[in-house]
Amino acid sequence: MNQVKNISNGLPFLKMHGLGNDFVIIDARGAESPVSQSMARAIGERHFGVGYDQLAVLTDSDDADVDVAFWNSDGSMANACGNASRCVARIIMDETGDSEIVLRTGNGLLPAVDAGNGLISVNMGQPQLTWDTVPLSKDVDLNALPIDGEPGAAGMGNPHCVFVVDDAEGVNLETRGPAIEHHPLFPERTNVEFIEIIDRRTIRMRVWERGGMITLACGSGACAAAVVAHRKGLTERNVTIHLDGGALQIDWRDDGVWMTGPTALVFQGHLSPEFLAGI
Ligand SMILES: N[C@H](CCC[C@H](N)C(=O)O)C(=O)O
Repeated sequence: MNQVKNISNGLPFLKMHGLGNDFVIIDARGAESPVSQSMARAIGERHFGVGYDQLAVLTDSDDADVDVAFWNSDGSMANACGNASRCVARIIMDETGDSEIVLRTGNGLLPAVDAGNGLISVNMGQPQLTWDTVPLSKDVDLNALPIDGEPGAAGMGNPHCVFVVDDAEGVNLETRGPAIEHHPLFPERTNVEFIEIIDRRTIRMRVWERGGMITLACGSGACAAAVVAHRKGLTERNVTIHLDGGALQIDWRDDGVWMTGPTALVFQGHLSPEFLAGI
């Protein structure tokens, strides 16, 4: 699928999702990434482009099976995207026949394992748990931020603000999400998760993602939610998280936060030369 040396003939892509968190995946291995901020935005347009929650761009890596860069549809970049990491791992495993591979991301090297039954496990790394690494703009208690509702914070290569609520279904994501995404306590903005504790091994979660959108699932957000819930003494380290798009298994082990879930290939597409010329 690697035809990005000369995009005058257009550009192939894969459309995939993990629990409805949907992705355009461009394979730029063997070349430089052709993606600019304006191109990411144009492809992300649901009406004038393809539309995605995140764009993942694959390039060659000298210390992993593949290097992956993540773009949000607003043109911002993210160092982590759990659901897309699972989808990329599936692509590489299908190519190589390997059941264990390594992704190079902005959050470092992420081991991935074929967990069987169509599931992929990715070690999303250890959480960032100091104010300056989440990052926050000042030194505060990460288990109870000075924000109404005393949310917790954790980084998973990207920032997360996690609220514990009595009723996740009742949260107005459209209003509460952006208010927290742009809160001054988060100098790089933040993803915003609302979690309802079902029991010590089960969480219901809904999410407003940095980059300005409600998504049906957020892999790094589920990892951060599991970390925050455990640090608040509410859950075990291994939990099932039920998102709008389905369930992820999150296990915070000694070597990192492992996330397990499904992937799906929806279609292969081709960005037309006309579309690319118009960016
Ligand atoms: N919007 C996120 C990136 C994607 C996270 C989510 N889709 C995931 O599966 O982890 C951010 O700007 O940090």
